[in-house]
Amino acid sequence: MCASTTMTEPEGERERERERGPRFTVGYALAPKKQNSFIRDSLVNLARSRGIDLVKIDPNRALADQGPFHCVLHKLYGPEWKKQLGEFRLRNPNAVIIDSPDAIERLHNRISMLQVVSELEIEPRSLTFGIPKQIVIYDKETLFDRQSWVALKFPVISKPLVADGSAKSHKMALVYNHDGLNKLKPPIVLQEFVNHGGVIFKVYVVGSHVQCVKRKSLPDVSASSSSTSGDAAVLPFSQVSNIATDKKAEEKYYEMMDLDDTKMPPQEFIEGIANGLRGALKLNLFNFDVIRDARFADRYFIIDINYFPGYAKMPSYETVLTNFFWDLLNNCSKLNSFDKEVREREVKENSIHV
Ligand SMILES: Nc1ncnc2c1ncn2[C@@H]1O[C@H](COP(=O)(O)OP(=O)(O)OP(=O)(O)O)[C@@H](O)[C@H]1O
Ligand SMILES: O=P(O)(O)O[C@H]1[C@H](OP(=O)(O)O)[C@@H](OP(=O)(O)O)[C@@H](O)[C@@H](O)[C@@H]1OP(=O)(O)O
Ligand SMILES: [Mg+2]
Ligand SMILES: [Mg+2]
Repeated sequence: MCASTTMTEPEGERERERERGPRFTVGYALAPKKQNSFIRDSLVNLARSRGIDLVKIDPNRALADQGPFHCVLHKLYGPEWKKQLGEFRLRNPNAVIIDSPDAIERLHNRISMLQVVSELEIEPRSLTFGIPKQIVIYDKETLFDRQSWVALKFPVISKPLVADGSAKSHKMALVYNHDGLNKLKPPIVLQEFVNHGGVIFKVYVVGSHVQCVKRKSLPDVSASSSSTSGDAAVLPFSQVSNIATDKKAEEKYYEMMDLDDTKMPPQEFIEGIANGLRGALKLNLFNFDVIRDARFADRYFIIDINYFPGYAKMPSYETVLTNFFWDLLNNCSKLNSFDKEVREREVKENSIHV
C-alpha cells in the first residue's frame, strides 16, 4: 500500500534530499469538472511548498507507463480504469492508491451505500442515527403493487438506484402519493421523506479529518400535500444542495431557512459516525449527508454518501488535503524504509546462514 523511496540517484543528491526532507509525487486522474474545482493553484502551491507535487495523469496513455507516482488520486469509473489501476498496482506495489476501486464501487448503489450505516456499531449515546425507511424497486409492476408499499409511508423520495456520478444518477423526485408514481423510472430506491427544517449537514471526511457544514435542503412537507393529485403529486429535482442561485436569492433563502440559527450536531457525535464509516467503507475521501428529524431533535438520518465530493467548498480545503497527503506519504515512506531495513537484515542473516 505504501510508496517506494528506493531511488537510484547519487549519494550527494540523497544527502541533500535528507536535509530538505523527501519529495513526493501525487498523480491525479479526475473528470474535467472535478479537476477544475479541485486542482486550484492554492492547493498545488501549498502542496509543493510541503514537498508534494500534484501531477495530472494523462487519460490517453496507460497509467502503468506514467509516473513515477508515490500516490494515485482518482475519481474515474468503469472497467477500463479499474484494469489500469490493477496494472499500475502490479508494477508499483508500494504506491498508494487513494482509494481502492472496489471500496468506491460500494457507493455506486444507493442500497449498498447505506447498508453500511445500518451495520455500524457505535456505543450507546443520547443521540440516535440511522437511515430512513426505504425499498428498492426494479420494475413498474412492483412499483404499482400495493404490497410493496406496506412498510413505507408517503411522502417519499425516489432516487435512481445507481449513484455513479452521472447527471441521471442525481435525478430525484419527491412523491406525495400514489398519483405521483407514473413518472418514476425503475430501478429506483424509494425512501421516506423526513421533515428536517430545510437544513442538511454535509460531513466531509479526509482521512482522520472530519468537518461538518450546513447547507440548504428541501423544505418540510406539510400533511396536506398528501391530497395533491395528478401531475402535482410528484416534484422532480436534482442536486438541491449544489444549485447555483444568484446571491440575492440565496441570501433570501438563508434568511427564510434560518440557516445561521440552525444548531450544528455535536462534533463528537459526527466524528464517531465518520470514523465508523471510514473504517467500514475502507475509504479516505468521502462525505455524507445528515438530516435531523424535525419532530425529534435527538434523531438523525444519513441519507447519502459520496466519494471524493466537492472539497473546494470546505473551508481551508488546501491545508486539510495537503496535511492528509503529507501524513500518508511520510508514514508510508517510514514504513517502506522499515520494510527495506527488515529485508536487508533478512538478506544479511540469510547470507550468514548460507
Ligand atoms: N429521506 C429524505 N428526507 C428528506 N430529504 C431528503 C431525503 N433524501 C434526500 N433528501 C433531500 O434531497 C437531496 C438529494 O438527495 P441525495 O443527497 O440522496 O441526492 P444526491 O444526488 O446523491 O446528492 P449529492 O449531490 O449530495 O450527491 C438531499 O440533499 C436532501 O435535500
Ligand atoms: O460538484 P462538486 O465538486 O461540488 O462535488 C459534488 C460531486 O460532483 P463531482 O465529483 O462530479 O464534481 C458529486 O459527485 P457525483 O455523485 O456526481 O460523483 C457528489 O459527490 C456531490 O455530493 C458533490 O457535492 P458536495 O456534496 O461536495 O456538495
Ligand atoms: Mg446528497
Ligand atoms: Mg450523492
